Amino acid sequence: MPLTTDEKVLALSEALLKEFETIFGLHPGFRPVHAKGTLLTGTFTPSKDATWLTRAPHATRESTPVTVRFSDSTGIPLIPDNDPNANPRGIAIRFNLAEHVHTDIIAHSANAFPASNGQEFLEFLKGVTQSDPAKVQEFVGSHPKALAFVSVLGPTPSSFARENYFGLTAMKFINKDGVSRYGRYTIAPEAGEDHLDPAAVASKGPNYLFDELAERLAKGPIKLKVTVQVAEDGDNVNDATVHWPAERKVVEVGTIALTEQVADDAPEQKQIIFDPIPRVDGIEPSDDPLLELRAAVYLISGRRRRTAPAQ
Ligand code: HEM
Repeated sequence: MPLTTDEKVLALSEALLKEFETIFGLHPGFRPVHAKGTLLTGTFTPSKDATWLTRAPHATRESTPVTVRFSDSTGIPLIPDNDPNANPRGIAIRFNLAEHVHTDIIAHSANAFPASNGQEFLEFLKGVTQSDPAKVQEFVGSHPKALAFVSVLGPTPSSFARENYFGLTAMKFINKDGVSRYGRYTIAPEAGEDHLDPAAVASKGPNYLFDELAERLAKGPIKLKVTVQVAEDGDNVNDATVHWPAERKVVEVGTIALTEQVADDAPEQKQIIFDPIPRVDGIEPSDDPLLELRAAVYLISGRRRRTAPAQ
């Protein structure tokens, strides 16, 4: 994945990484956000409707191996899973198409994001991490996107496998006839969503979500449905903060079945760098400014992580 040469994007990327460091501290070898995670492997099987949307290889092949990383929020590597700041949870999915050929989906459990572009996100981070709680309230109250985001952060899942995850940024899907449509991913557990009440959250251990994955896998695969909500003409496809009408068509793209935990979890997590831009024939980025910026931030951050001394 190439690093942009756009000076503005690079400068903003550095400023965002600096801000994460200010908020969460420096933890070399870990991600500056979504630091606590784990990797699983399995397969993706496309649904019959997948090729209506895209000619991408994983939509036409019988099945494709996947690597999935579940994560807690924040840049704190040991954050307790039942800390409210561990929401939203993250999922990153890699479709392994051939050796060194892959395409990813990155999503989190809030169907919202507090900013339409990197500069706004930087302002959000500064706004919500001020030491004076009154000033934080004032910031959130006067920034509707920030308010929309913080108000959906509440629910804590009983399992990484009982949570919905939202891709938010639209992609342009192109099928074999050259027809293109914009869409947004949702990853939904086949077992259904299940959130805990505050008393149940408080009674949980600090690693309950990670421990639960092993117990669940021992009983059978974790199944997640990949769907895409399809935009219609006039829908804003370049702003992750704008929701499309709920009645928009939703296409089932396929099912992920996770079967194994990765043996060398810590070194593999350090190595893998997920990419918000699909870079595969049949799925292109929209013009959402978050995409190019995030691709740069994740790559700069991932390269630093890889070269950090072993912990
Ligand atoms: C300007 C906007 C954003 C910035 C600056 C940002 C920043 C970051 C950074 C620095 C990382 C760590 C990357 C690495 O070291 O490998 C990361 C990971 C992640 N981000 Fe974002 N992010 C943004 C938007 C989003 C959005 C919109 C979503 C949800 C759709 C999201 C979900 C995630 C997830 C799930 C991970 C963990 C990926 C993994 O497991 O490797 N981020 N983000």
